Amino acid sequence: MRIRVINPNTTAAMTALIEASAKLVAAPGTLVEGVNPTMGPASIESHYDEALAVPGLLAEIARGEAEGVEGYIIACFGDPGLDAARELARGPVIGIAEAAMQYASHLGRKFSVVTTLGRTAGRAWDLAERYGMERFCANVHACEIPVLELEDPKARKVIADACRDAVAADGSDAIVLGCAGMADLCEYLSDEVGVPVIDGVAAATLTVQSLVTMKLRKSGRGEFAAPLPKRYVGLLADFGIE
Ligand SMILES: O=C(O)C[C@H]1NC(=O)NC1=O
Repeated sequence: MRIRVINPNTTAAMTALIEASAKLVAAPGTLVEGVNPTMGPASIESHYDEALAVPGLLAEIARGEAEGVEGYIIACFGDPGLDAARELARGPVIGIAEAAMQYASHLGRKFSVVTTLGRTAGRAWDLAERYGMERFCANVHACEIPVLELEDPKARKVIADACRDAVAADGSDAIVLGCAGMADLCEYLSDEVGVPVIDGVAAATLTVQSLVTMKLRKSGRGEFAAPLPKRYVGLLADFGIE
């Protein structure tokens, strides 16, 4: 099968680490391709960034559809553009926050989210509510490291401390990593923190792989039917749906 992991920001180094995380759990017969848009923000840390990332994300979904891709992961913790992507794609589209929270809910009474900037915590709560995970989500904590500074070697200790503090404060049984850019730290953090640490990239990859294995596609009727044909003008002219 052929699945695509889309990093909705435009930082190729982050796309590479995301793809590596997805490939770690993919089955031998699963081709995993990591991609990012050629237009949009270098990182997504606000509603503004998220809004400007969605057109490029959707362009990658459209390209995947033309190339026969069977399922998609939206590798950004805000799950940006998830509903629009589900209208466009024939196969399943899974967000990393959605998958990570669901996986964490299987492992204990409650989990804590550790994300980047505090300003994104509200979005994480919105998603927990949308996915029916509020009763499992003990709290959302920020390590106050900007997304593009996660690659700093000093970041991993700050994040590990934030994870330990979250478990101690919340009494939580698991940690959900609140950024795709933390994917390569998951094993280290699991060892450091002593509770299960879930990387949403891996969780979403396995969810898409399972759905495609079961030959389950998104529903083609109702809310997630294909977008209605119409003309788009200006920068979005290429988005015209015939
Ligand atoms: O919301 C965040 O801070 C994390 C989110 N931003 C990003 O560029 N990739 C992400 O996973």
